[in-house]
Amino acid sequence: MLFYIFLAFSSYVVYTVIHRIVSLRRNIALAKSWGLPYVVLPFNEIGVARSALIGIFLIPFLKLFPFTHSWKWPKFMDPFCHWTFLRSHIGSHSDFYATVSPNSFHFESINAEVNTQIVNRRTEFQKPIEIYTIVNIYGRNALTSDGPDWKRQRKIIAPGFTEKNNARVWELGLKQGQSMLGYWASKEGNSIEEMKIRNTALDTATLALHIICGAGFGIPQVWPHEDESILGDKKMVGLNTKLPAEGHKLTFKEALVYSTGLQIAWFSVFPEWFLKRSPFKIHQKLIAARDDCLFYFKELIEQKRNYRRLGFEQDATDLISPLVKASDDAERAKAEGNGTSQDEGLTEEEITGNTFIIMFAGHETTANVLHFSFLYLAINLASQKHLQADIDEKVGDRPPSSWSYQVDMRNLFNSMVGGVLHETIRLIPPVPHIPKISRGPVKQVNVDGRTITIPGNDSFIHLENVTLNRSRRYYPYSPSKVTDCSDDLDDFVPERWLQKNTSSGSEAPSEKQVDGLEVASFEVHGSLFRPVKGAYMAFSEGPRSCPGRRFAEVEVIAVLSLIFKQYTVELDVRPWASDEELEKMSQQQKRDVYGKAQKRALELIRGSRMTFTVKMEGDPVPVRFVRQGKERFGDLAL
Ligand code: HEM
Repeated sequence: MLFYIFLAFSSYVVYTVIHRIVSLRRNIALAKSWGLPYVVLPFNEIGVARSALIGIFLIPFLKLFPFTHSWKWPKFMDPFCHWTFLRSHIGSHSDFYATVSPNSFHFESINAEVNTQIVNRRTEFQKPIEIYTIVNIYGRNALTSDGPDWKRQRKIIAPGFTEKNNARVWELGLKQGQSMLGYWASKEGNSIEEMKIRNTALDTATLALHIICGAGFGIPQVWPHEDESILGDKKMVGLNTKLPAEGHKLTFKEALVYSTGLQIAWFSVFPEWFLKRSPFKIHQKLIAARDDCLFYFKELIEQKRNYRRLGFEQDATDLISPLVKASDDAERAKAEGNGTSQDEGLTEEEITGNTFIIMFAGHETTANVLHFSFLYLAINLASQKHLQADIDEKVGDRPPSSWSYQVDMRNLFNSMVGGVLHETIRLIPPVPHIPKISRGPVKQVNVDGRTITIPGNDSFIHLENVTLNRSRRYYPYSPSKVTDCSDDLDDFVPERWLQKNTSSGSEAPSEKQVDGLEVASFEVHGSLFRPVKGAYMAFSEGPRSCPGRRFAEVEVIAVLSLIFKQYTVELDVRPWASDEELEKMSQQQKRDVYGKAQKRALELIRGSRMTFTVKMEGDPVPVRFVRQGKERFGDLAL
């Protein structure tokens, strides 16, 4: 008996080995015949949990053995390789290449022409919705759907992203920026003149959450130092109060924070029935947060429904009302016998699913841009000075309460403020790569006047933003002033966006945008550098591009303008010199101290990890916001 078990087992092993060798040889032969540069990998996994296993265990394990450091394949196995190596791993590879293994054939693009064709041929290059199931916890939504299902949902969510909504984001951005300053000033040891902040990431996360709650959901939120009475008749128990609704453990904000964090990855590891019965606290809290969040979403949706019934629909500028309207209209049409498949609305589950995805997609992304902008500006004092001069020029002495969306937003967007926004996103794109899947047969795309073949048969495609954004082919550059690199594409140089467009720049937005969204007033007659189509993919392009792009841009411009009109951010150098010691230092000594803080801050930024977005984990970079004119390192900005 044992002999037969052994025979069966060894036959299986031999079959598997031979099968894998044959498959690998076939994939290599295909890559060669299609003229694709390629890298051979022993295996190549897709999916949050499997990628995390490779990224967290296998790659660090291999790094323990110095002889593996010269191996090429572990670099390409790293699911975060573009963030880890930026562009050094590409070496002699072209700006598109394949990774082949016995079980997979993936295609990676860092080429603008390829990107544009892929995002615009939506039916051939689809969204790999199977890897997004983790964000289906409140129901299917636009991000996790494809085909007619996606088209229907996108048609319903798009009308919310209007100029009216952008203007609301502007107003809230200015207000919330001021509240964040007030919160910083209220902390022990701080004053409105000088604020020491250990980790600005926590506060930009709160700020972004408040803006999406306010402009996206119509629920104003208060900061810890503010009194709930300022909410007036907008106070809603649990939704924006400091105590949860009766019978619930968490407030809406607490439940949102918990159920939009990395911990939702548990849902992709274990089935829900297991998490519900799990004895671990983390699982119990996750389920409680999910259930409380769902309760608040439903309450919010009911509120929007009542609002419509009372006839206040015209006043709604939020992103949820259009979802409720579409579903109510479809119900009514069906009841009256006029319903066709075209005016189908959303199911209740799709409404909660889309409500969640708007929150999820629009929260951490924007918060990270603000956080990294603060850090890069603290590291680059000369650029910060330039930014402040531009803000002064655009708004003069007028108080922020008089800044208008129609005029000031456009002027500030087309200045160094827009430069800082774009440069931060260029260096750290919140969505580091955009996955697609090539369904059906192989496909042809054109590159530099020739045709290349992209594998079909459900091959994965990645449009790699981190490396693309550092391409000499698409971005203006000069020799680096901070390293010995012959270009400054790894450095923060927001001024590069102020350069005049070359003839290869993308066209200015027209009235008919391919993403089907209203053109924002600040985009028209823009004067910033515009990369060629397919070269700036931070928000993706084409029909599936980010509907929240203008929302995020308005938010970042409002907050940066408000803060840097009044304050300067400097690195907190206290780990290297006390305030008393600084006062006695020569300019050169101060420069040396600041140099140490800059080096450390850059190391910590580079140490950021890719989770859902690129985010700093571990030690934060402490900074100080000081009133303009009270800088400790003002001389270094010259
Ligand atoms: C800096 C901030 C942001 C960045 C960089 C960003 C980036 C992106 C990208 C790259 C996609 C396409 C993902 C893919 O195809 O795999 C996307 C989709 C999406 N984003 Fe954003 N986003 C940002 C902010 C926002 C905001 C503020 C909202 C909402 C208020 C939002 C809502 C969405 C939604 C609903 C989708 C799914 C669209 C669809 O599949 O049709 N995003 N975003």
